[in-house]
Amino acid sequence: MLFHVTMNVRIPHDADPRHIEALKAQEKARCADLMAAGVWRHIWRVAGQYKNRSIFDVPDNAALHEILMGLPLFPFMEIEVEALCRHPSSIRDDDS
Ligand SMILES: O=C(O)CC1=CCC(=O)O1
Repeated sequence: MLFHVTMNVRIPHDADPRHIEALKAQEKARCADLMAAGVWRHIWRVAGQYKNRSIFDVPDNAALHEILMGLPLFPFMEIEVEALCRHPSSIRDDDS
C-alpha cells in the first residue's frame, strides 16, 4: 500500500543541540535503510520549511504506524498520512 506522509519537524528551542544532531543523524540513517529496502520510496523537502513530503510502500496501515513511531525524530514531528491508490490515467508501471 502506498501512503503520502507529511512530516513537519518542530524542534523545541530549548532542546540540547547535541542530542538533536544525534537524532538527525539517526533519522538520516534510518531513512537511507528504508529507502534501500524500497519502503521509503521518495522524500522531498518542502522549500523554506523544516518539513518533508514522503511516499511509503508498506503492507498495511499498522506497518506504516510502526515505522513512523520508530523514527528517531518522531517525538518532534507532526505527521499527516494519506492513503494513495493508482490513478487510472497513470502510465507508470511502478505506481501500484
Ligand atoms: O529533515 C526531515 O524532514 C526529517 C527527516 C526524515 C528523514 C530524514 O532523513 O530527515
